[in-house]
Amino acid sequence: MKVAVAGATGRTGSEIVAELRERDHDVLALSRDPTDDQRDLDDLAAVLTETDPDALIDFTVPEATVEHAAVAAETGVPLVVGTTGFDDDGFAALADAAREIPVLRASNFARGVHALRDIVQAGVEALPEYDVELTETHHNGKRDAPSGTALTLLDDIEDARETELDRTHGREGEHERAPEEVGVHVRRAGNVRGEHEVLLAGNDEVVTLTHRAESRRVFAAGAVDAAEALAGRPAGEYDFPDVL
Ligand SMILES: NC(=O)C1=CN([C@@H]2O[C@H](COP(=O)(O)OP(=O)(O)OC[C@H]3O[C@@H](n4cnc5c(N)ncnc54)[C@H](OP(=O)(O)O)[C@@H]3O)[C@@H](O)[C@H]2O)C=CC1
Ligand SMILES: O=C(O)C1=N[C@H](C(=O)O)C[C@H](O)C1
Repeated sequence: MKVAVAGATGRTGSEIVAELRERDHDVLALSRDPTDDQRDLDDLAAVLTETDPDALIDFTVPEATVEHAAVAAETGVPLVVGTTGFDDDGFAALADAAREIPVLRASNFARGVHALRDIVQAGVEALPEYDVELTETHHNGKRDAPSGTALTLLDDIEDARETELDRTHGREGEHERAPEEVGVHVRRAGNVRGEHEVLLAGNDEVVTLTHRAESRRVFAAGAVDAAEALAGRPAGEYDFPDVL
C-alpha cells in the first residue's frame, strides 16, 4: 500500500512512518518543513492528487486535521485520524468528510484500550452503586486535557450507567462527593506514553482497571492496522473496533 502520514515528524507520527516501512509499505511522510525525503504538508492537495495514496494517516493537531480531512474528501483518499482534542465543529467537519470517504477516528489505537473499554462497561454495570473515578497520565508535551481516551471512557461509563454523570475535574474546597459525580484527574509528567485508570469503590472494596502504553509503537501499529483495513470500505465514519 501507499500511505501518506501527516505529522510524520511528531512523537507518534515518526513511529507510524517506522511501522509502515517495517511492513514494506510505500510511505509519503508529510511535514510543514519537509526534508529531502519528505513532502510538504502545506501542499497536501497537490501531493495527494499527484501520488493517489491508499490512505492518509493524521496525527497532528485538531485545527490541521480538520483541513486535511477536507482535502482527503476532495481527493478521495481514505482517512485515519488519531488526533485528539476536537471541539464540536471539529467532529462535524470529520462527519462532513465521511460523506465522501471512509474516515476512521479513534482516540486510542492500542488494542488493549478497546478491551479495557468493554471491561470498564462490564464493571460499571455489575457495580451500579459504586463510585467511579478516572485518572489519566501523559507526557509533559500533551496539549489536550482530559485525553481523548479519557473522554471515550467517560462516554462508555455514562452509556453503562444510562445517565449523564457530573464530570468533576479535580477537586478543591469543602464539599462531599455527590453520587452522580465521576471524578476526572489529569497528570502531565515526563515522557509517560499514556496511562488510564478507572477506579470503582464501594462496599468496603476497590476495583482498579488500568491500561498503560509502554511504547508509542502500540499506537503506530494500530493506526497502520486501521489504514490497511480501511482500504476498499465505503464512505462513512468508523471507529477502531469496527475494523479489529
Ligand atoms: N489515537 C491515538 O492512539 C493517539 C493519539 N495521539 C494524538 O495525536 C496527536 C499528535 O500527538 P503527538 O505525536 O504526541 O504530537 P507531536 O507534537 O509530537 O506531533 C504533532 C505533529 O503534527 C505536526 N503539526 C503540529 N502543528 C501543526 C499544524 N498547525 N499544522 C500541521 N501540522 C502540524 C507537527 O509536524 P511538523 O511541525 O513537522 O509539520 C508535529 O510533528 C495528538 O492529538 C495526540 O493526542 C497521540 C498518540 C496516540
Ligand atoms: O497524546 C498522547 O500521547 C496520547 N493521546 C491519546 C489520547 O488523548 O487519549 C492516546 C494516548 O493516550 C496517547
